Amino acid sequence: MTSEAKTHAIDISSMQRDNRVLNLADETIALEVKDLRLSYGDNEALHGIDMHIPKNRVTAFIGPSGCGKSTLLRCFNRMNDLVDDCNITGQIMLDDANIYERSVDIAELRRRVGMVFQKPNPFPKSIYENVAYGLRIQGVTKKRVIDETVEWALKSAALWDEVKDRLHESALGMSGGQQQRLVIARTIAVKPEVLLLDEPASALDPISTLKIEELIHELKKDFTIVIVTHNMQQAARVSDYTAFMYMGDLIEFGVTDTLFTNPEKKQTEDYITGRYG
Ligand SMILES: Nc1ncnc2c1ncn2[C@@H]1O[C@H](COP(=O)(O)OP(=O)(O)OP(=O)(O)O)[C@@H](O)[C@H]1O
Repeated sequence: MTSEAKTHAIDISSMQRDNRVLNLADETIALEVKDLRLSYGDNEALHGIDMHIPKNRVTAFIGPSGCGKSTLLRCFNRMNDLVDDCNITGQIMLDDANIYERSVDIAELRRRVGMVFQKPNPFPKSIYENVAYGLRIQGVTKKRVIDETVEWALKSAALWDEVKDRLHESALGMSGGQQQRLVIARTIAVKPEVLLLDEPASALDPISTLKIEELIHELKKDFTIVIVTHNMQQAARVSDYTAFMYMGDLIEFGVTDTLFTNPEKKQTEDYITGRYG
């Protein structure tokens, strides 16, 4: 890395980091991507991705607009199946089973691999019913079980104290930041293994963004998290591992601190030092 690049590289020294040395070889792997190719019609958007997503860590996808970050994220719970004329080959292994096998129950896959989008999308229901929704779909009827899970999920999403006295009010009366934490509570209420976050804070103010980032840090104790972000400072703050993508290829994957301070590839260095994107 050139000295000029070093000057412009993101300064992660002042950011709160866990004091530990990470190494992909020591990790338990939650998801393994094998030669994944995806085309929208004639346009190939992912050109054969191979990648390991470590369990109970935060992995960030970064890269310029249109490089395929969201497309790859949506492959992990087969959201791209909903897109017309989308063709996917390759494999994604979750617990040694390929999620693209025909026999896979998609509803169960989406319970195991939950997703939160850029814009908070609470249902037009009460706060309580938003979080209880997934449990009811699963056939849970015991009020005590639902009450306990709603409380657990809202506490885990750092929202309980703010809403415990108005659980039966409409979720639509909450602020944008609260709505996004509610959506996270709704997603984790069904106890997924993996949480996919597609730019979860980009529609939020700085304080709400900080709360979401702190929440991500807490949630990785229980969940494997994959986050797409345009914000490199955010990737550096919240993630343990970072994947840099460019034009449908995975250019570099590694420990976040290393990737941001000492990238292996010139393209990564150019991107993190602001030369393009
Ligand atoms: N539903 C779709 N139908 C057709 N093409 C699509 C669709 N979604 C994405 N694409 C194309 O696939 C490529 C990758 O897009 P994708 O949204 O995954 O990139 P991205 O890195 O997430 O971009 P951004 O940072 O702007 O959200 C782009 O060329 C995009 O135009």
